[in-house]
Amino acid sequence: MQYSTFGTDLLARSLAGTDPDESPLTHLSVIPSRPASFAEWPEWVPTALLDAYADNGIERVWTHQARAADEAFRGNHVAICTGTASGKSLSYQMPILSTLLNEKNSTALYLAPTKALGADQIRAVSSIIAGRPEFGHLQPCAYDGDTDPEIRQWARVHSRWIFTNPDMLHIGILSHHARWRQFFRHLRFIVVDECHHYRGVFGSHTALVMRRLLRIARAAGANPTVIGASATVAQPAEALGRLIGEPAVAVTEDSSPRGERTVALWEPDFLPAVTGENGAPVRRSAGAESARLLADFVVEGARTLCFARSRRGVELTALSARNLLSQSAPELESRIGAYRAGYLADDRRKLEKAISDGELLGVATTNALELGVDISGLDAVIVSGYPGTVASFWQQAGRAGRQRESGDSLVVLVARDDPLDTFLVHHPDSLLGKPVEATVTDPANPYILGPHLLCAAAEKPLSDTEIDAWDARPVAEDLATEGLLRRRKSGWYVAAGVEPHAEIDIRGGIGGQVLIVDTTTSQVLGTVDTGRAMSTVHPGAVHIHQGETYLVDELDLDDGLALAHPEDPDWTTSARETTDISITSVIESREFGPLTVAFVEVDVTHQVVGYLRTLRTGEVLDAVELDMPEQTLHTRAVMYTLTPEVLAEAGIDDTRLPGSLHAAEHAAIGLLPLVATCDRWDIGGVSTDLHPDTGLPTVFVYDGYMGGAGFAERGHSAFLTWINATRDAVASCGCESGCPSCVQSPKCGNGNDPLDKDGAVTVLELLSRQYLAHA
Ligand SMILES: Nc1ncnc2c1ncn2[C@@H]1O[C@H](COP(=O)(O)OP(=O)(O)OP(=O)(O)O)[C@@H](O)[C@H]1O
Repeated sequence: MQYSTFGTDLLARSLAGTDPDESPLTHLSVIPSRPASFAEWPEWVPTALLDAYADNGIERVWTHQARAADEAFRGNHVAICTGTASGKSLSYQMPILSTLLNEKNSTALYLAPTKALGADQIRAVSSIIAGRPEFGHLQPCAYDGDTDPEIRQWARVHSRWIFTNPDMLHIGILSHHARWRQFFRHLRFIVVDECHHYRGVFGSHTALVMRRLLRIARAAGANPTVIGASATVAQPAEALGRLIGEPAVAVTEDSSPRGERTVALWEPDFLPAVTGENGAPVRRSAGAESARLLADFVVEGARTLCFARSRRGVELTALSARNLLSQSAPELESRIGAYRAGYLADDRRKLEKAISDGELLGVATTNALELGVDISGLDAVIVSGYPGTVASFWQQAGRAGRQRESGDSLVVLVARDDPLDTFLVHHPDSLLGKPVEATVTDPANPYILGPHLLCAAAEKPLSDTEIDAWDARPVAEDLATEGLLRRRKSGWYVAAGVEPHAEIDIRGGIGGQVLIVDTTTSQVLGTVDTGRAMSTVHPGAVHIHQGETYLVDELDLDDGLALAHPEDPDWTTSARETTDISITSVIESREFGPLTVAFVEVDVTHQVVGYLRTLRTGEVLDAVELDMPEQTLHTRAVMYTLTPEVLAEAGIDDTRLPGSLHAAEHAAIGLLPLVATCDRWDIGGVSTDLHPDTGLPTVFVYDGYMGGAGFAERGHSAFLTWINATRDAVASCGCESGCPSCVQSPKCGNGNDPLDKDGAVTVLELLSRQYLAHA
């Protein structure tokens, strides 16, 4: 370690006694501190608001806050893209609170992708206006899935500032907009917080919900201004513009003060004398290592959040940290907590408060706390396993160092035993020197646009001008042909009996929830969505809730129940799944000599076939078989086949085939957004050296979205552009044998194995050559 920082001092305890040659630290860097730059408060901010801020410790405004607030106040849609904890909330509160104070009927709508963030922002606004009668009429109120029906009714009438999410806006507000007429009529501002989160299918849905919102507000006589906020969005003005369908400006220069941030990359060591599946050596798990760091930091008095990738990881990390503290510092054991979605709303609020108050010193959490929640006073963040995107990593890192006195912080990324994590901790530039990913949405996608057109027509008949402004004429005509939409002289109406809102799941999930119940007390422990139930609460699964361990006895999908009893075995469980793909119909197929490229309908079937029981040391105890029902996604895929002969001629023999096709498939998924404006998380892939439906080596790239989403179709129509770009990306990547920038995938179900980078280049070149030769 070169010199001492807050972060290195904090790490010292965990590194004590480690031989420097065997140090788990693979990289350490320090992002220096920086002073604030201040501006004058805009002249339109009323004194009452200035006083309220002063009482909350905010005497002066940072330059970017004044600029962003001024843009919004003047009615320009604005994207504020400055670092985490740079006071983006104040930038949007200023114009909203000023306007709502002076124009008593005006209203504002705040949208967050998570309920936790919405709750946090209400708390922030409420504390600013608390005890100030001038703001008494505002009554900021949450309106989401956790809100009681009576409060909902009250909020519609009395609240001037509603905090909700795009899901509720779609299903609970726009669908009943007549009840909200007063609110919409006076709507002045819409905040879209953490707008980088709206990407892929969810982003496209939200983009259409935003268009519907603006349309309904304007029909009611309002002309609201949209304020977008995010610390990690690429091209913010364009991204917000795409999301709302109207031009926006951006404020990106960050003038907030910054503490010194130490970033450490950490690779757990191998465990002596322990073997895993197939006798492979086992590294100390990221969870166990993170729990150790969490306990160490808490002993040092550092308030720490530890992000784990799964709900289970969260529970285990908290449990292990408590176990460690029970020996070394028992008085601190109760200061460790766990936080994740799936807890009941009340429990979540209590936990958020306990973290804010410092009652809890160390908290393991899923990414539910990643977005925006302003918990000041956190000193350290442990990121247990790469969260999948650079944007997520920085969001998680940004939870620490929000205290204004020094703001120094430590961020540790603990690698999982996974090639992608391993690569990143050894190639820090791929993580720390890389810009955040662009958010990709495609609201013109007919599969998404169609259902929203129906909703829009149900909300208020659509005019021809509106249909054209949304570029939706062909989709509208298709819907009319199907009898879902009716064209009359006065506009486009939804057909009688069609109720489109409930048909849309804007997060694209499989839908439905399973309740997890403790059969000994009949207490509901939490929920899990149906799509994930089979892999997490299957019979025999160890389920952990708030550090208490349960064993699942029965999973009843029909009734949406998982029945469990308290038990504390020595092992954890992890499901094993298989994925199959079968072609149900060929929509279009083209032959190019030994190459066939097709657009097909497929059934992708996932099945949980068993689970591993793994001791806490990482040692695999046994594999238990399960007979679980299959889950099938009916979707569409672009696929290609090559003959074994042409592959062999190009040097890809049977032994290299699986790794070459697998690597080519991963890279192609990574590059599909180039031609299909989707997101790699919206698509899936399967590669096989012999597929039963084709009898040939085959690669599929499918829409991970029931009914398809149009992405694969675009891959099919722009096949050559897509494949050439993929080939260039892989061939020009400076790594030796494959990395996350080329053939590794952050969401590979087979642990990125096998992968043959050179083989992938050969396959991709072959595709391009054959395509051109026979076109
Ligand atoms: N001008 C200011 N002077 C002093 N403190 C401020 C100022 N503006 C904001 N703060 C404080 O800075 C902290 C972070 O602000 P805020 O939560 O708005 O950041 P953010 O940019 O929204 O962060 P994130 O990206 O994580 O959501 C808050 O506690 C807030 O009270």
